[in-house]
Parts: sequence; structure tokens; C-alpha cells
Amino acid sequence: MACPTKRGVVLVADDDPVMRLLMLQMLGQVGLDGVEAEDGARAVALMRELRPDLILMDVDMPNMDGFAACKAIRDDAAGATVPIIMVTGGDDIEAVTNAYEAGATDFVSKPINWPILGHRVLYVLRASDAIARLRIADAQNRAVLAAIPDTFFRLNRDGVYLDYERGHDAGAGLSDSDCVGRHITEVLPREIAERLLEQMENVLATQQIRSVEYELLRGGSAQHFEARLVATGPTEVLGLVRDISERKRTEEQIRRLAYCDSLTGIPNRQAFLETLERELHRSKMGNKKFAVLFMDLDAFKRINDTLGHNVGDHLLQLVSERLRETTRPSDMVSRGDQATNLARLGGDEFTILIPDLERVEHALNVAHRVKEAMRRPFLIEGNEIFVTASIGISLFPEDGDDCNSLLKYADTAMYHAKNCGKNNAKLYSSSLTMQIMSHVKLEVGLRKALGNDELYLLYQPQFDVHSTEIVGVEALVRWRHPERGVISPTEFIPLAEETGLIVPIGEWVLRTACSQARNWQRQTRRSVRMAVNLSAKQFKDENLSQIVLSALHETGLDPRFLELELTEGTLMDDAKATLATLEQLRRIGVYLSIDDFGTGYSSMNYLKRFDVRALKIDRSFICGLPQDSENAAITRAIIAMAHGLKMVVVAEGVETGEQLVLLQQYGCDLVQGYHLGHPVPGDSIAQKLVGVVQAAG
Ligand SMILES: Nc1nc2c(ncn2[C@@H]2O[C@H](COP(=O)(O)O[C@H]3[C@@H](O)[C@H](n4cnc5c(=O)[nH]c(N)nc54)O[C@@H]3COP(=O)(O)O)[C@@H](O)[C@H]2O)c(=O)[nH]1
Repeated sequence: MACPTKRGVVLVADDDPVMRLLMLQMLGQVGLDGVEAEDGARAVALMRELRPDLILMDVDMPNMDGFAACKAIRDDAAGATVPIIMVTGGDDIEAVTNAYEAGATDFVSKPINWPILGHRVLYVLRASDAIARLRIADAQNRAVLAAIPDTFFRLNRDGVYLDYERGHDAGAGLSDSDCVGRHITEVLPREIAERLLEQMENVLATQQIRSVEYELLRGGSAQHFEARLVATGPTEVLGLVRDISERKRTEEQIRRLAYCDSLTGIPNRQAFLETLERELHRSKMGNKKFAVLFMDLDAFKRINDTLGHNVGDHLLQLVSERLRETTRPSDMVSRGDQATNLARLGGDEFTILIPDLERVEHALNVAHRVKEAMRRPFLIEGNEIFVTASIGISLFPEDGDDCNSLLKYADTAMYHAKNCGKNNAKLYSSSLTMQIMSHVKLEVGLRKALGNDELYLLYQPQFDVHSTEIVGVEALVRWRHPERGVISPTEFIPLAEETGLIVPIGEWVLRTACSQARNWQRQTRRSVRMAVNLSAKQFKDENLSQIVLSALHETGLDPRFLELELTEGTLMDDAKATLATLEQLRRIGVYLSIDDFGTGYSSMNYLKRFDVRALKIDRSFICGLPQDSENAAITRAIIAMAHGLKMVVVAEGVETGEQLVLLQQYGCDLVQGYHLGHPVPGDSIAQKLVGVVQAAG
């Protein structure tokens, strides 16, 4: 016979001492201790005092019978759960009924089968233990469920609610009477109910937890829920429903932040790439076309640098606003959220997606509208700011069939548009990629050119119109490319400017030219002015004066013999800063001139204040002379104006004797051009200078 691990105490209540003795013996045999009570009242008192694990109670006893004692024990909190086995007469069915009504756990009838009674007592004790454990577990479960805000329910395999307890954070908002006994499809919208039933089947099949998220409309707004389903038996599932609306709102906010450009409020690069990916998929499936427009503001950097980042930021906000308006018309977007078709990739780069494109002209029309919209002045802090935009367009499927390529090609086309003079819109073509590749190759070569000694200078003489003496030379750089031969500066100087390489190249030109001028002085005992072209980037370089000073110092050239040529564009770009830089250069004592005069825009007021020494009339005005009467008039006017400002006038591009004579008549001071001399190596100039000296001697 199995014994309990811990010896239990059984209270035996019987008025018959023999019965009590027999019971105590039986209990001893199954490893239990017994205490005796001779009547019901004593049994109740001992129960309170000793808290026995079980009570064996005879029905018929003096003072208080077994039924009354059983009821009294049950009414007492200390005895509410103690198992009570009633001992009834043989076939006294009424006694059995009374015993259960009084709260008995079980009964045995006389005559007693003693070995069976031992088993019965042990069984009831074990069952009582199990019930006690269940009670504790149930209390714990209830405490846990009360502590969490979730609503919980139980569903049977058919989808009928067995139980429903509404959570204290409003939960799914239903009550148990709405649910218990009803099928889930009667309680929740069919689509949600079916998803839950499908997952319930999975949970029952795998015995693993599954969750389902769904959305319900409550009071006009959407509430989000997550139901976690866990199997509680082979045909039953427990569901815990949590209101996740707040989490969804936070996720949506995070998503918005991650997908929204914080400056302009329009979608950012990530959002655009995802939209593009979806559009690509949709267009592939539906055999449709679309276009990607890539827009970049022309000279935005200049606005940022000169007017400050606040103005730059404000401008970008207004630009995106205008783009939004421009891309609003119905022909722009055929479906979906129009806002996501427009995005800011970063800086001053914007993209527009045109879905369901029927004709290429449509993309060009949109680009044209955007360009025109950008040309209208932007009013910022009381100032009118003028910008233009360059736009590149790539097409699906013609140009590529993946997002990266389409975006890259639109970007490539935009660069092409910029190179074609800005304020332009260009379609991508595969030849552009070739052009860009050769551009890149050239850039790689140019980066090495300085170190590899591939650059050299030629010098073009400048003559005094009246004495026809050489008074100066202009240093002109050349690149002897190892594969391509000599490359013209018209090809590589713009590239050098674009990449910033012009600064080290320009410094090398300056030092080499100064050194050459000093050598000529030593060789020929003649001093001529050496003119060096300065690009805008060099002019804006804060180290410019230092570089000029060090070139002069190292070579020993007198500053009077160094001329720095600047274009109108360079000077007028930021006239106030120009004044300061010119002042530094003037203090060094170098000679300053304006190159290509007449091709840009000059403010007369600033021209006067810049106080430069010479002005070079651009060769485009000279080349038509003498036939072109308008160019003749312009040339005369420039000479008169320059002389009025006490400036020396140089005419460039003099190609004929007639032009030279005319310029003499107009009163021009100096001339330069193929008629008088092509750009030549330094030795040739030295010979010319020696020749002049010998002729004079
Ligand atoms: N920042 C720097 N720019 C430089 C430097 N070296 C040259 N350049 C600039 O490159 C452009 C092209 O120069 P280049 O091919 O050398 O042409 C020069 C002359 O050869 C040409 N020229 C001179 N006379 C005539 C003529 O009678 N007819 C004719 N068709 N062309 C002629 O003009 C160019 C000189 O122009 P400019 O500088 O405007 O006086 C050119 O813009 C150069 O400035 C450099 O080191 N740095």
C-alpha cells in the first residue's frame, strides 16, 4: 500500500470507542496519525484546534450529530476545504444525501471494509492535495491576469467563445455576454475572425504561440489589437488581446520620421527608393512605363555660401512647396499618394516619379513645368532670390530595369543638363554614360598629371600697339597626356575647376610662370610682365595672397612684373569679398587685369572701386573686325570707358593686320593674338627678347 510522503493527521469522530480504536489502527497501517472525538461538538472544537488533514465522521453521535458537525466545520473558514468522509448506515440513501448537503467530501457505509477504507482515505487525501494545488495555481493565474491589461478569452476548436474576460485597458471593448457561447464570426468582422481561426488551427497543430494583429473601427477612429493565441488543450485555445494602438502610433511616427525629410516635410531618399521599388514592380506586372526626374538647383551652393545656411534652408523649403504645387495637376499622378512621388534626396537634389507614362513628351512637359516654376523669384527675408534648375530624366523600361540604374541615369542626365548650360532638362541616353566614363578617366589622369610632370606652359606675347614692342606675355597651360597627346586647357581647365584640382594646378602655373619671367630677366636683361590666369576657385582660396607672395619670394620676381588675370564673373560673383581680396593683392604690388571683358556682367560702380589696372577685350569682339560694325562700336566703347577709368586696354585675339591697324586707330594700348604671335615655349620668347635687345643695341 502506498504511503503519503508526509504523515497526515486524521480526526476520527465516533461515539463508539471500539469503532474509534479500529479506525486508529487502520490509519496507523496506512501511515497516518489519528486523533479522537467522541461526539460532533468535540470534533468541531478539535478541528479548530488541530487543523487535521482529513475527518472521518460518524453520522449518529450524541450532543451534535455528524451532519450538524459537518455543516459547522464547513461554515468555519478553517474547515472550509478539509476533506470530510461521512460514515453512514448500510443502505441509508437519505443519510448519504444529507451528508453531501452538509458539505461532506465522500462517504463510507457500514459495515466497513477496513482495507478499502485505508485506500479511500489515502485517495481523498491525495485528491484534496491536488485540489489545494489547483486552487493556488488558479489564484496565481487570476492574479497574473488581473495584473496585465489584456483581455483574454478561450475558444474551442469550432470557434465558439468558452470564456471572455475584458481587460482593464478597454481591451477589445466587448463584454463576456457579447461573446460567451457565440461564434467568433458573430463577434468580430469576418476577415479578422477568419484570420484568428486560421491561426488557431496552427496553434493547435503546432502547440506554439501565434499572434494576429488586427484593426477595429471604434468611434470613427481605428484601434489596433494584437491577439496572442496559445493552446490550452487539444481543442482549446487561450487568446490574450492587447490594445496596441499607442505602439502603432509610435511606430507610425518613427516611420514618418524615417521616411520624411525633416527640413521640407516631403518624403526622403529612403521613402523614394521604396516608392520606386513598388512602382517598378507594378509597372513590370502591368507592362507600364514610368519616368524618374532628377532635379538639382543651379548654383545653390553659391546661395548657401553667400547668403548663409538659413536662407539656403528656407529656399529648399519653398522649392519643395513649389514642386508640390507643380506636380499636383491630375495628369501628373494617376493613382496613390501623390506626395510620395516627390522626394528630396539630400542637399538641393529632388526627385519626381511619373507613373503610367504614355509618351516621353509627358515627362518633358513635367520637367518644363518644374523648370518654369523654379525660375519665378523666391521671396526670402524681403529679398528676391532667383534660381534655375537642371533636370535629368530616365525612363522605364527603355533606360534600365532596376531602381539604382534608373536613379543613377536620371542623375547622369541631370549632370549632362548642367553641362549644357544649366536651366535645362535632358533625357538619359547610353552615350552619356560613355561620356561620363571618359570624363572620369580624364579626371583620374589629371590628378596624376602634376606629379608626373605632364603639365607645361606656353607663353603668348603682348605688344604695345604703337611701339610694337613686347611688353608682356600670357602664360597658358598645356597637358601632355601619355596616351592622348597634348590636351587643350579648354578641355581640362573646366574639369580642374569642377574637381578643385585647379587650386594646385594654378599654384604650379603661378610658380612656374614667375620662375620663367625671372629667368628671362637674367638671360636677356629685359623685364616683361608675366600674365597668369586665375580661376574663380583660386581667387576664393583664402591662401591666395600667401601663395602669390611665396611664388614671388622664391623666384625673386618683382611683383610689378606679375599680372593676375581675373574674369568679370570671378570679380562680380561676390563683389564685397572681391574688394577685400583685391586689396590684399594690391598691397603685394601685383598688376591686376580683367580678362574676357564684355562676355559677362560688370557693375560700373564696382569696376571703379575694384581699381584694376588693365582690361582685356574679349576676342569675340575683335574677330569680327573690321566688317562687324556692332563689334567695332562695342570695342570703341570699351576702350573709351576703360580709359575713362584710367585703365590700360588690351585687345585679345588679333588675327589680322587690318584688326591691328583699326585697334591702333581706336586708341587701344596693347594687343595679343595669332597675327603677332602664337603661344610658344619659354625659349622662343627668350629669343624674341634677345632679338629685341640686339636690334636695339
Ligand atoms: N585658370 C587658368 N586658365 C587657363 C590657363 N591656361 C589657359 N587657360 C584658359 O584656357 C582657355 C583656353 O586657353 P588656350 O587654349 O591657351 O587659348 C588661349 C590662346 O591660345 C587663345 N588665343 C590667343 N590669341 C588668339 C587668336 O588670335 N585667335 C584665337 N582664336 N585664339 C587665340 O586665347 C586663349 C587665351 O585666352 P584668355 O585667357 O582669355 O586670354 C582660356 O580661357 C585660358 O584663359 C591657366 O593656367 N589657368
